[in-house]
Amino acid sequence: SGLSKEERILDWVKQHAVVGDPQSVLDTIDQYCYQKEWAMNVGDVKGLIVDKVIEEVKPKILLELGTYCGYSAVRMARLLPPGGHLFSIECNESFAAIAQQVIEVAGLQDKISILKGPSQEIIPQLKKKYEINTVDMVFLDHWKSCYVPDTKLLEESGVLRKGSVLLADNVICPGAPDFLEYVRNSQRYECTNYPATVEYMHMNDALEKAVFLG
Ligand SMILES: Oc1cc(-c2ccc(F)cc2)cc2nccnc12
Ligand SMILES: [Mg+2]
Repeated sequence: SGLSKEERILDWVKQHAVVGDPQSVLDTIDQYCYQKEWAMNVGDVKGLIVDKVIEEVKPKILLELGTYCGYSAVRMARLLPPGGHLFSIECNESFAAIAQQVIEVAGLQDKISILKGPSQEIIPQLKKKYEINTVDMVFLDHWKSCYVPDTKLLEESGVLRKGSVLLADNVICPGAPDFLEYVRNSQRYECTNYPATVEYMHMNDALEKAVFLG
């Protein structure tokens, strides 16, 4: 009964963010999650690392696995060049509905498409149904057990090109040891680790960047 945590976050954004101002949406969610309730947004600390990778890679076509409330979608899409687009896959219907509204408050609805469904089903459809040729960058931030199967699926479906960048959240906490082993031991990836902390907490975490070599 009552509102979900994600609905409470959306209400806070509607009451406190400046419409059309992505940074104010990010700051408002971070403020809520520091002061009121923890939530699994990538957050401000790891978010700065995501910002740096985006500014380095300058992706035109971005794929995100795990939309949640749309925080990282807003974070990344606010830095896209004109004509750039973010496709974000979310299997939880209520999260997708919240995220769509958060994205609209930020004014980024023209730059972001939320694809509702399991990533294992959506990824094979990216080329034909969503007319995607290859993606420049993928942000992995969904269930940690899906990182490896989805990476393999991205390879097999021809969605990655030489230089496509995978950026994975939570490789330390909750942890994705099989993903680290997969990309670090593969000749097909060039990996970089970015130590950080879990959003809104003092626990250790890290992002892993894995550049596909083709
Ligand atoms: O960024 C994250 C953090 C956590 C998480 C949960 C509980 C803890 F204690 C610590 C960290 C879970 C996540 N699930 C999916 C996508 N991202 C996540
Ligand atoms: Mg995460």
